[in-house]
Amino acid sequence: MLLGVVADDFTGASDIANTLAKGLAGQGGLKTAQFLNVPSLKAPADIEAGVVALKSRSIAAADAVAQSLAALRWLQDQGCRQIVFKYCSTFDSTPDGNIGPVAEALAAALDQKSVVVCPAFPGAGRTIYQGHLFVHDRLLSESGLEKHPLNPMTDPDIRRWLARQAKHPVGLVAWPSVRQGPERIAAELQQAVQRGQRLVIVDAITDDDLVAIGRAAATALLLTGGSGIALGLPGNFIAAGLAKGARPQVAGMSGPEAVLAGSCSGATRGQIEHHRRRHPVLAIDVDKVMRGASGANDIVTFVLANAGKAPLVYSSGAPEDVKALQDRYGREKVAHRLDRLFADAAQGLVAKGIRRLVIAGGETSGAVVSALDLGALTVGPEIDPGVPVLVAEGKSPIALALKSGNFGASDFFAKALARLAGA
Ligand SMILES: Nc1ncnc2c1ncn2[C@@H]1O[C@H](COP(=O)(O)OP(=O)(O)OP(=O)(O)O)[C@@H](O)[C@H]1O
Ligand SMILES: O=C(O)[C@@H](O)C(=O)CO
Repeated sequence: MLLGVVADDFTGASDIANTLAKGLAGQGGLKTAQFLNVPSLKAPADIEAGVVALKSRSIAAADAVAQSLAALRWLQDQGCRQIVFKYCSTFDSTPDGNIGPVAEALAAALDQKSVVVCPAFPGAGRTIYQGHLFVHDRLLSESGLEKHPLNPMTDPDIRRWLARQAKHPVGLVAWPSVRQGPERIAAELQQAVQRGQRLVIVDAITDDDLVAIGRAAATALLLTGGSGIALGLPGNFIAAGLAKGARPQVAGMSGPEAVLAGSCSGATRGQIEHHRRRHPVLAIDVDKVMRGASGANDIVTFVLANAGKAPLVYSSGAPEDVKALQDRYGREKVAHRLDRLFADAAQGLVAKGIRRLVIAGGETSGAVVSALDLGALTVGPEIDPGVPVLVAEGKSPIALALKSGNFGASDFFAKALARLAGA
């Protein structure tokens, strides 16, 4: 394996796996697999990039550091020459969150003195200018993300936000330098070392900026960012003759299907409304679930009764409903209970023969996929930006799409089910 990624959630992992597998147009990418938590076995020999998906985004910094270092050790054991720490393109974390501690711990383990921090993903509307993160034409803190159920992002100044999490001073390579190209970026990263700045925000507003950053950091042992930071990396390995420039290919999977949505993002709620017009949907009554009056069996029964019609089950609610439930039962308790619900439902569904599963939301995907114990997932073609087809081989093969909350077009769910079937 050439390149290893430590990803802080499961949808984010498949997002960057997609970028690596796809590569740049006309160039090809790396043969990529996604692993669920730190594997106990060796990776298949033909894999060029491996993404270890952790569920560490919302956990305490010390736990996230320990899990990320374990993932690093496994990736190093597989021969990786370069490591990427993947977090959310909207920098989802709290002021005492773990992006800073994990990035600094990985930097220390790899003896890296200045490390790129670049959550930009222009293809999904996330850009960074003068250290400030935008979602399309809005500052992060006015984009809806300020109401996220677990990590409300109330400050768009990533330098300031990260400084609250990090031990060392945080630097900035601003866009006027980035646009001058890889040499200038590399020179400024070097200057940051003199200033003792370990983590350095690097502005990016276009894919070309990201490719330039990738070139500047071609020999860096560690980069950090959203999936965009990986855009230029396959090309470095292909240009060096180390990788062939593979194209993502997997066979589709026929069989019964289900969509499970736990994300409360505006995009996911819009996709649910779109799906509702043509397909059966079940809204989970979260209050009933919290009181123990509804459970996974209700979901399994609904899906099986609607097999073949693209049934969708969702807990997703509007911010005011989410807040009311969190005030009543506690944020952690609701999240934990819903994770358990989706995990139990997924186990029940797969036991009953479901073979195509689309899941919306990183925490939700983490809960489901961990419960299914799937091993390595082969990364196939892209469904919508940031969401690839994933296939788990094994006794009961299954095809998956793990959709980040904010990703996908309005018709995503039906389209994803069709793509999982090979359409
Ligand atoms: N009706 C609800 N009330 C309160 N919390 C909810 C409700 N529905 C879902 N949640 C919680 O909201 C969180 C959604 O997080 P999740 O990571 O799945 O989605 P997301 O943050 O939109 O996606 P991503 O991480 O991919 O951007 C979960 O912890 C889930 O348990
Ligand atoms: O970077 C993103 O926006 C996504 O891959 C993600 O991590 C959302 O959970």
